[in-house]
Amino acid sequence: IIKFQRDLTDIWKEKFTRKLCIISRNYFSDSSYWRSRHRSRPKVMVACSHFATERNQRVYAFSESGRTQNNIPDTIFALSTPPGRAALAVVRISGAHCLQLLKRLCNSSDSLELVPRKLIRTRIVDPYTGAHLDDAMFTYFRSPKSYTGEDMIEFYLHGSPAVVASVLKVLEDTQLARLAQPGEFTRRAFENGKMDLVKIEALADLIHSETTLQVQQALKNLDGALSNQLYAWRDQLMTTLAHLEGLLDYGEEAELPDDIFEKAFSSCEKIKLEIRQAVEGTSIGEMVHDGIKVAILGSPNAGKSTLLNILAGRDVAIVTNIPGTTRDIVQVSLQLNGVKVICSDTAGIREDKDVNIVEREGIRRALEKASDANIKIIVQDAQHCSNELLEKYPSLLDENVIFVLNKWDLIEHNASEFRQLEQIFQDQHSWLNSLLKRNIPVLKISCMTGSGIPHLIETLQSFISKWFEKVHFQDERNETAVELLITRQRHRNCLKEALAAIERFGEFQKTPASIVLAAEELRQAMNEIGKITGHVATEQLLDVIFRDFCIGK
Ligand SMILES: Nc1nc2c(ncn2[C@@H]2O[C@H](COP(=O)(O)OP(=O)(O)OP(=O)(O)O)[C@@H](O)[C@H]2O)c(=O)[nH]1
Ligand SMILES: [Mg+2]
Repeated sequence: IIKFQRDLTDIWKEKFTRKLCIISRNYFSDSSYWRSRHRSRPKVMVACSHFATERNQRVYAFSESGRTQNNIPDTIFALSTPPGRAALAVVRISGAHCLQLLKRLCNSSDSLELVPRKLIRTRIVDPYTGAHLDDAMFTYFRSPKSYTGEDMIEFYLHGSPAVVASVLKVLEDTQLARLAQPGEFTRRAFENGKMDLVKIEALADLIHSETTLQVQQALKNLDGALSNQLYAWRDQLMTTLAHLEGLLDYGEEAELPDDIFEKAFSSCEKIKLEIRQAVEGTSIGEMVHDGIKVAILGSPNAGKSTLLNILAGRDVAIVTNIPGTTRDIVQVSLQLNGVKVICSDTAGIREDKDVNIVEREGIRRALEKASDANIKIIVQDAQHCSNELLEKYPSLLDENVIFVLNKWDLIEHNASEFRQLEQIFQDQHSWLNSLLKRNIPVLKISCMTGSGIPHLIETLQSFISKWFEKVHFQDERNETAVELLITRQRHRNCLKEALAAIERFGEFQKTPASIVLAAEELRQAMNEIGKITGHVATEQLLDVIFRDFCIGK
């Protein structure tokens, strides 16, 4: 039993080696430290459980009353399947009162055959009226071998809204448990050291995944692919740090072995290269997660919004024959070749004295979208096709452009325009031909008749494949490149900070006097990596991450 200490984590690290640790919450209950900041569990315990799980030790936390300071039940319950009629509905309960609740709901004075992790059949009754609520199954998960790390029960009810409502009401009436907040089960799993933040984010990604690639990515991270790499980096940094700090015992004047700094610097060099490779390449992992960005750009009235509506298969953007109709960016999410694609329609780009302040802002946003896009579809009205736009904004053109001549139906019926355009195509020195020479596809389509649209979609798919040809979540050695596993800007930012700290470490002079400062940089790098996994986590960050979870997860 460990008494409350602000620095418990250090004591834990250094002195505590036993296999089993029991922390009585009573020891913490007088401390204003956790009472002011946490409704249900002491921060120190959280820290302990992290260290404990890292060392395969168990942490048990209990309070005699099973309630928090404010007398709110610490046991939570929720419907974990979507509301509505279904074959089954799963209700989860987690916390100290699980077994008491089970006894009441199953009306079992005689002992239930409670083998953990076994499916058991039972009658569920209202303990107050004796009314029969459902014939159901349940599984008991004994702490700590459960999702949350606490005692848990999962009831598999018949999926009738009436059955579910009555069971939830009875659970609430017992006053032994309360309805869970969104993501609260997972938050308990995190606080009890069952999952780190990377895995929790992967779980959220899996639940929200829309494409097969996203599923593969989420499963990899849920399996610990990114976490393991981060732990490996942190452990290597920790070892180097330990060696350097050991040197401090020699004193500043002492003669040190010659190679001691070389060893520390060269091991950091390796980590530095690995992290740099992971963060400085294309953000392909984030692209799988967030979707590849396709921007539809061009002059006003060219048919950009019409094209977006065709790709989306529904009327998302307003289409009129008035130039300058679209002002805001209109976005739709599509799935092409198993990849999530975010397609954006933008305001027509033009320089005109009639352009008012609203349209000008729309044009600014369109150009911003263009610079941010992975693929650009530049649409022109084939009747008024010219290179004015590309001359004015040469940065629009690069190897990720598909050039589209729309309204081909009108050209086909106009012999002189048709001849004129064909001439431009054939002229070796024309601007259209220069696009072809740069391997930029120039496609003739008609959004009105649909001609050329399948070819445009094929071309778009081949452009997407170009971005994703590197994406293999499994190589021959069953490994996945780290850049594929970085799913969020948050990961990237922390890794960049860690990299900067390791680089600063490398710049220190190799003298004993600078060890203290140099070591501080390594500690900073470890801290940044710890922020990704949640070993160094702020309440705000946790609130943001768990906000996206549904109730019952
Ligand atoms: N004949 C013909 N008309 C088309 C075609 N595509 C679009 N249009 C028409 O062209 C007009 C402009 O279409 P929009 O899709 O609003 O054009 P836009 O590029 O989004 O225009 P802004 O939002 O003003 O920049 C509408 O009247 C469409 O019906 C086509 O392939 N053939
Ligand atoms: Mg438009």
